[in-house]
Amino acid sequence: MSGVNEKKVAALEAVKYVKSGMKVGLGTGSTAFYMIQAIGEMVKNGLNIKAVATSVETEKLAKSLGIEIITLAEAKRLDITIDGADEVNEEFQLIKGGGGALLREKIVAHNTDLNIIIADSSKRVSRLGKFKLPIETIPFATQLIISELEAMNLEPIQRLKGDQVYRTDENNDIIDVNIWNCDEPLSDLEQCLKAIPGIVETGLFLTTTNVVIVAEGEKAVSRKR
Ligand SMILES: O=C[C@H](O)[C@H](O)[C@H](O)COP(=O)(O)O
Repeated sequence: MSGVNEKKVAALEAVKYVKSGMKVGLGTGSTAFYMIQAIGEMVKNGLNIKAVATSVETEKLAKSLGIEIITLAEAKRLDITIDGADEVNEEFQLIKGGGGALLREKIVAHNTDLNIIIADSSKRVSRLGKFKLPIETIPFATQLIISELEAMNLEPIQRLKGDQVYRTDENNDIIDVNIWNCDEPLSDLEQCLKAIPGIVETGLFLTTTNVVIVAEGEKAVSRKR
């Protein structure tokens, strides 16, 4: 539906899950932006939460809106995390990391009781992989990992920012790979990638998601695992 901001529609549905007293994980990206703004409004109206940010960008935005940020170590465990995704399939599996925040996002998701993914309708796919899979690597190993990924026919491309190498919040590199032609199960691919020394994390989120909220025009459609 033209003119409808589906990212905002999904975000506004997701923040209904956030209640006073909760410890909340805040995702990163243009969809998460609307969720953080909405939580900022709720905080102004008396909502009492503590939040953990999945990126420097999210932390800055949340603080500017008066949301209290604590470290993951202080939180220990989060009640709920709301985050975006680059692709989501029918099995609640995701590709994330288009914005480079996959490492902190995966750590936060792993330490959360209820993970909610919010997305506009363009993110819903029957098969993951049209979006290139981001892989975070230690700079010391990046060039050798690229050669290894080339040998696996994954068409690796090191992410750049302008004419500079892109660096994550953890000061690592990102390599984007093409998994569209991979025949093996995604869990095998994930295991295989994580077994390469120097690969810190991949943007495949296969098991952590509990709820997916996809906006279809003005309607937010929720699916629970
Ligand atoms: O690294 C970035 C995150 O994984 C984002 O949640 C993901 O890229 C989706 O971002 P957006 O909502 O901007 O499409």
